[in-house]
Amino acid sequence: MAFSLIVTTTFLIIIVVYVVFNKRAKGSNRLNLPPGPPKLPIIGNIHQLAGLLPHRAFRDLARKHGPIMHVQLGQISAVIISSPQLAKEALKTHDIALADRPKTFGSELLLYGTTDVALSPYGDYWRQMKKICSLELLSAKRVQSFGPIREQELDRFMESLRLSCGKPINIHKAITKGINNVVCMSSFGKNCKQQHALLEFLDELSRVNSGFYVADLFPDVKFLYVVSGLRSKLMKMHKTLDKIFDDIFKEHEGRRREEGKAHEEDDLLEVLLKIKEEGGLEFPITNNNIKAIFVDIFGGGTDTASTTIVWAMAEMIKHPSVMEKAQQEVRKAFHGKTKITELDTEGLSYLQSVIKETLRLHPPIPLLLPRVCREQCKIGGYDIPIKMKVIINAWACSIDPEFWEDPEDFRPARFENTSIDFKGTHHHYIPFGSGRRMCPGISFGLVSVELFLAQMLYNFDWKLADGLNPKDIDMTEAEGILAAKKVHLHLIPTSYVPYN
Ligand code: HEM
Repeated sequence: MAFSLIVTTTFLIIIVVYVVFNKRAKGSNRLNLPPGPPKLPIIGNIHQLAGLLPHRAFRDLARKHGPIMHVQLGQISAVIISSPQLAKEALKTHDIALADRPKTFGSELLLYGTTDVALSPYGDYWRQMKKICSLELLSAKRVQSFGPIREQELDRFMESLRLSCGKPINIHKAITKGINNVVCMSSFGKNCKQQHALLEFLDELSRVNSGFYVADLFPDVKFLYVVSGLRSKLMKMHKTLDKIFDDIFKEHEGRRREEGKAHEEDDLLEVLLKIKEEGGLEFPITNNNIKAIFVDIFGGGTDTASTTIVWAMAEMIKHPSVMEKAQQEVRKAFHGKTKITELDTEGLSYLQSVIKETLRLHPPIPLLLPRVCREQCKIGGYDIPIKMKVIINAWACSIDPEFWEDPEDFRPARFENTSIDFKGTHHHYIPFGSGRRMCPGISFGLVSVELFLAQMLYNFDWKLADGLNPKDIDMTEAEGILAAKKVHLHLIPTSYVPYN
C-alpha cells in the first residue's frame, strides 16, 4: 500500500513537472535563445552539475558550448555568461534590464520577505536601502570610524597567535572568529553573546541558500520543499535567527537606556535605529527590515573577508617567494614601529597585488549573485526574455586566457603597474560584481583583509603543519555560494624578531 502511494506520488510529480516544463519550453520557442548543452526531459541539465562545483561545471560546459549558454535547471531557465565581453554587455549595457534577483522559498523566509539589499527585488525599496547601506553604513567615513575596533581585535588576535607559537593553528577558524568579532562589534557595539550562534547560522545559510537545491529548481512543485525536508529546516533556521536578533535588540535597548547618548561612535544597529526613528523615508523601515540587513552584513562581511585571507595565506605558503617578498615589504614599512595602524598599510603595493591576485583566482562569490531579467534584451545577439535567470561566471572571466597570461598561475606581480581595480569597470576582473547591484562593502571588507594579512606577515614566519609539502596543499573549494577552502589550512607560526 505504502509502496503504491510512493509510486503514484512520484508519477504525479513527474507529470506536473513535465507539463509545466513543456509549457514554458513552448513559450520560448519563438525566441532566439543562446545555444547550450542538450537537455534531458524534466531535469534539463541538472545531471551535468551533479557532484560538481557550479562555477567549474559551467566553465567546462562553456568551453564546449560557448561563452553564452542557455541551460535548464529543472524548471529554472538560465543563461550562463562566461566571457568578459559578454559580462560587460550584461552588467553595463543591460544593467537595468537585468537588475532583479531571483526569489527562493529560503531567501523569502530567512531575509524577511527579501527586504534586505542583496536579494531584494529591483525597485524603489531596494534603491532606498542600498543608499542607506552605501551612504550610512558602509561609507568610507563609517568604515574609518570602526578603526579602533579593528585594531583592538587585531591586538587580541596577534596575542593569541603569540601564545600558540610553534603549535599548529587552524587558520580558517582563527581568522573567521577574528573577522566575525570585528563585524559583530561594528554592528552591535560589544562582543555579543549570540555571536557563536550567528556564525553557525551563517555557515548553514551559505549551504541552503545556494539556489541549486532540488526543491529550488522545481519551485512550482511546492511539496518538494516538504518531502525533501527543506521546508522544516528553513522554518527552524528562521526561528533560530529571529530569536538571536530579538536577544541582540533587547541587549542593545538595555545598553541604550543605561548609556543614553554617551556612546563614542554609533554602531550599525544604532545607525539603523536612528534612521528608523527619524522617519521621513519613502518606505518606513521596521525591525524586520533591520534584521534582514544584518543577514547581509554578516553574510557579506564575515565569510568573504576570512575566505580571502585564508586563500591568500594558502597561496603564499605554496609560493614561498611571494610570501618572502610580501614579508620584506611589510617589515620594511613597519620597521621600528611598535604600534601599527591602518594608515601604515596604505603604501603596501605588493601586498595589495597579493590580495588582488587572490581575489582573481579565488573570488569568494564566483558566480556573483544571480540576476533576473526584467526587460527583454539581447546579449551576444541572443534573446534574453523576462524572468530568465542570468548567471555571470566571474571566476571564468578572471581566468580567461584572452585577458590573462598563464591565467591559472598565482602571480601577484601581474597587477603591478596596472590600473585594474575593484570598481567593476574591467569585466575580466569583477570579484565584487559590477553595475547597480555591485557590492557596497568593498572598503569594509578590504580594510580588514589588508590589516590582518599585514600583521600576520609582519609578526610571524609561517610553515605548514604536519610536515606537509607546500605543493601538496589541497586547494579544493567547498560547496555553497561561497567558494571557501574546503580543507582547513593548519599553519605553525614562529615569532619574527626584527633587527634593531
Ligand atoms: C572580500 C569581501 C567581499 C566580496 C568579495 C564581496 C563580493 C560581493 C559580490 C560578488 C556581490 C554580488 C555583486 C553582483 O551581483 O554584481 C556582493 C553583493 C553585496 N555585498 Fe559584498 N562582498 C564582500 C564584502 C562585503 C561586505 C563587508 C558587506 C557588508 C558589510 C557586503 C555586502 C554586500 C551587499 C549588501 C550586496 C548586495 C548588493 C546589491 O544587490 O545591490 N559585502 N558582494
